[in-house]
Amino acid sequence: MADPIALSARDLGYRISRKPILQDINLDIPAGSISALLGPNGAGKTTLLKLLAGLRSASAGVVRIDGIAVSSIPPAERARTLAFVPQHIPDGIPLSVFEFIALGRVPHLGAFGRLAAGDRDAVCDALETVELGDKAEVRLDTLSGGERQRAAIARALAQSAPILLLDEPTNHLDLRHQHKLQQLLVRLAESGKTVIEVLHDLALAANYADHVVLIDHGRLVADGSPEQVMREDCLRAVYECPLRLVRHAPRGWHMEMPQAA
Ligand SMILES: Nc1ncnc2c1ncn2[C@@H]1O[C@H](COP(=O)(O)OP(=O)(O)OP(=O)(O)O)[C@@H](O)[C@H]1O
Repeated sequence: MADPIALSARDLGYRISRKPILQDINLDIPAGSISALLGPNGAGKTTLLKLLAGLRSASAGVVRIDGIAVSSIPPAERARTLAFVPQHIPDGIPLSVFEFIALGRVPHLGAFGRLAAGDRDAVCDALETVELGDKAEVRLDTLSGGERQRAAIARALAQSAPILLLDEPTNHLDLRHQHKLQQLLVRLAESGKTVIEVLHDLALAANYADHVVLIDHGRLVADGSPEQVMREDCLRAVYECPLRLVRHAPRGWHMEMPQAA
């Protein structure tokens, strides 16, 4: 039986002014798995992630969740369905780390907008998961780049949405936290959540993703399992560099970049 589909894009296109940013994207994101969006700078990964999340309106085509156009889902319901982790959290947010992560609970709050015990528990669990329990009361602004990125991930976890979209979630993280995050995403996918993440680290994608989506110049080059998509010839053409992808075991890939002669 085919894998159930969480999200589908059909004939998706996006233009800014008259410039095409994404064209003719047809894609099924399998449910309960990790999909990695890959491609060089400017390929259109963030744009595609935002379209899948319903944060941007397509110029052409449609994104559907369970057959329903994501653009037609009311914002609160959409926020209970999809949690989005942006690439950057801006400076100047006048909140403590706890208050910031508690924003993830907003779509679940009742008429008076107060956190119930269950909401507080969800925030505390998310804080502990990203190892920021000791920073709960400090201002978000005072966190380091990697800590702030973990706070943004915690906010999305607190949102308890079945679909989690993350834009370069490891770009500020140290090596241990990069792998810890990927292991967390694997556990979330095993528990039934659908994870879609933009990654630049091809080895992380090969080691942890179930499904890889390769984008170049606003078009879908290939999608499928890492074994199907992450072939050296294809990656070299897209990334325009003589990379080598070395595989030691079923889940033991690393990248090598030969020095220029
Ligand atoms: N507001 C904008 N105005 C004009 N062009 C834009 C705008 N936002 C994005 N673009 C262009 O759209 C293209 C795709 O951008 P996008 O951020 O989706 O790429 P990306 O693959 O995520 O890149 P990166 O890996 O560098 O983050 C780029 O060429 C970018 O310059």
